[in-house]
Amino acid sequence: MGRVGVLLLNLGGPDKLDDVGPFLYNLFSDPEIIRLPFRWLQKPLAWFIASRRTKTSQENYKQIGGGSPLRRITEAQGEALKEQLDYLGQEANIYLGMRYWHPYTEEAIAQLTQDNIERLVILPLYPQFSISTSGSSFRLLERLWQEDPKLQRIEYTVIPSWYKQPSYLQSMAELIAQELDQFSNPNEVHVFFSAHGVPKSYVEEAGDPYQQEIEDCTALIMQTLNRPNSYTLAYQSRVGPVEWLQPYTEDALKQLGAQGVKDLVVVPISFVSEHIETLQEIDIEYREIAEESGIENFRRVPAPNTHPVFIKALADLVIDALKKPSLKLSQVTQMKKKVKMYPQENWEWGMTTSAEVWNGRIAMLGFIALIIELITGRGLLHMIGLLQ
Ligand SMILES: C=CC1=C(C)c2cc3[nH]c(cc4nc(cc5[nH]c(cc1n2)c(C)c5CCC(=O)O)C(CCC(=O)O)=C4C)c(C)c3C=C
Ligand SMILES: [Fe+2]
Ligand SMILES: [Fe+2]
Repeated sequence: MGRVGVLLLNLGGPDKLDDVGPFLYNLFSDPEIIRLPFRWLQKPLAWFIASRRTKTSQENYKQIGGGSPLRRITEAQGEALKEQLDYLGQEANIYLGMRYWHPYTEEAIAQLTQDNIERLVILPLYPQFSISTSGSSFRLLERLWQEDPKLQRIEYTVIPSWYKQPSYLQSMAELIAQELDQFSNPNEVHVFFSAHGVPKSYVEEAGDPYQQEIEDCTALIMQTLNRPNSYTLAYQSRVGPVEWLQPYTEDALKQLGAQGVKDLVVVPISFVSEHIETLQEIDIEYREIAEESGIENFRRVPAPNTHPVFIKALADLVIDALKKPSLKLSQVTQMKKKVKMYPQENWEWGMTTSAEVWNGRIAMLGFIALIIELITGRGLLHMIGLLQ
């Protein structure tokens, strides 16, 4: 076997407050995050949304120490994975490829080409597949592969999602059990899975398997936990005016409070490292909502981070992938149906008359909205709740 590399994919996060604006711009420039019917509006809209969101977002990052811990934790996961692979007799170089911040996926690809990697396992650090996360990184990689003949010589394989991996389920069950056992009546505690949300249209129109994978994953973790606790699944972190997967975490917390639930353990389920949505959103915002709703004892299960059983899961995934027939990017990036995802409506693709008409209408509306916002400081995006 030639030189082996493992490319770990993640979203990336701002290392310091000054990075927040450019990080948000990168994120909103991605058509997998905000999908518009015409490309030319993507960058101006990304700039506009990012510049209006930066302040609020910076306030949130301030509450967790002024930046995201995602890079540091992902690097630690990479080091632990390398050690575990060595222990299992598989030498490998580990590369981190972030989608919207340093170290960018492009930097990782440049490095692994320079290191003459001959076999590569592409492993997203998202247990469940979504077109907005792993899907977006796969699309970027597909483009890089098409552009660079050197990459085409690398024998690679992709792991699209891996939430069924037994050691991953075991690590989640152990982390939940540890938290439950802090309560005086562990079996009476309500287990609350909070998954990252995505717009409903991703699932219903674009065929994103995310919701199904989250539901299966939750059920499998509960089976592995093998305790009698009741549980709920809800979706957090909604951004923008369109409907996202429901129930929303805040609504479900209020409902449980109203039903008299006093003891609650929150399990972040779409993330394998601590970051703003666990440390700020769950630990601060959702805790406050839960306590106001009458939930007295609120605890949160840590993300797997470098939990040894979780690192074993990653190593086993790599070793299995090297043994199996390879899976190519083109086999995992296809959506079932091409739809415009933002805002939700049916869309006909191509240079059709309806496209021409809507391009004109929306461009006109966009300019009017921009001018109103520039003059008054408040505009359409505030009214519809996209900006605060
Ligand atoms: C606007 C749409 C967004 C979708 C869809 C979305 C999906 C999604 N995101 C993650 C994981 C992460 N998101 C992170 C940051 C982040 N995500 C969005 C928006 C969408 N995410 C924004 C605006 C931000 C920036 C933070 C903020 O201003 O709220 C991060 C990085 C966090 C960090 O510590 O820096 C992660 C990780 C998943 C898993 C997901 C869908 C399944
Ligand atoms: Fe968020
Ligand atoms: Fe996100």
